[in-house]
Amino acid sequence: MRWVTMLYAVVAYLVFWLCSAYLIGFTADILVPRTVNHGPVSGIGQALLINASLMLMFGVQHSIMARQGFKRWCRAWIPAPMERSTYVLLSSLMLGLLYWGWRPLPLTLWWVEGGLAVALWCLFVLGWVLVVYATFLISHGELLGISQAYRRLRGRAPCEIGFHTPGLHRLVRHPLMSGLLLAFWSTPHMTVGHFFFAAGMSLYILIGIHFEERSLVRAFGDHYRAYQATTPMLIPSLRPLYRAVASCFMKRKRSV
Ligand SMILES: C[S@@+](CC[C@H](N)C(=O)[O-])C[C@H]1O[C@@H](n2cnc3c(N)ncnc32)[C@H](O)[C@@H]1O
Repeated sequence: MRWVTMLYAVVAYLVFWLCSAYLIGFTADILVPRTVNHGPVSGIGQALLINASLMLMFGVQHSIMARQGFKRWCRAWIPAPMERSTYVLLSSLMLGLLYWGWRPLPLTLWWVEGGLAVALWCLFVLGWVLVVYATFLISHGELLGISQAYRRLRGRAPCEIGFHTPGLHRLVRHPLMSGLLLAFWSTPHMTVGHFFFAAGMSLYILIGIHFEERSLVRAFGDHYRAYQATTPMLIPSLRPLYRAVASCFMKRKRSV
């Protein structure tokens, strides 16, 4: 059973990376067969309905399976070390379903070229770099179910991740979501379909953060409330940077 759990976790992890890499091609409209702008064609009403349903299905599965109550219920059916991998696997498959069923809406909302296009591509890449980097901040292995299966393989007891604010978590409370938002909106060619995808996913991210923070307040109490009071949710405040530059400037002035 230990090896089955480990194999299951590795398969879920690989499927996650495959679907995440596909998401980059899907939103950039390059390299993959079906993208936000390329796929089966439908009328506008039908396309909006199908796309909204696909995003809703992803959002509902992703949010419900992340709730503590659902996790407790799940443990009656699935061994605890397999639970996170099941979440990762099903979330990735729901994304796969979204790529497969997505209906493009090719009407252009904006199309920029030259320096502005390059700047938008740079922000797109920065967004994805932030996403990948942020998965390693709290715990990459725990987040994707690998650590739970590995501990089971080694016969070690499960462990809980405590509250901590490493790296970018000192600037914003949700760096991974900030990266996703940056990646979804930064495009030199914005179509109605891409706009619908970015808007739907942004709405889902805000709802997801609301539920995630409710769980975090329940788990970490005043520690998390104090963190909420001092650290922005998604967009870093320029005040600490301004203070650092100002104090540097004052020190120099004094030494002169
Ligand atoms: C997919 S991660 C996303 C983290 C965060 N929302 C972000 O955008 O970077 C979600 C998991 O991280 C945990 N988490 C989020 N912030 C945390 C913190 N400061 N300390 C410990 N765990 C945290 C949540 O409880 C949840 O299980």
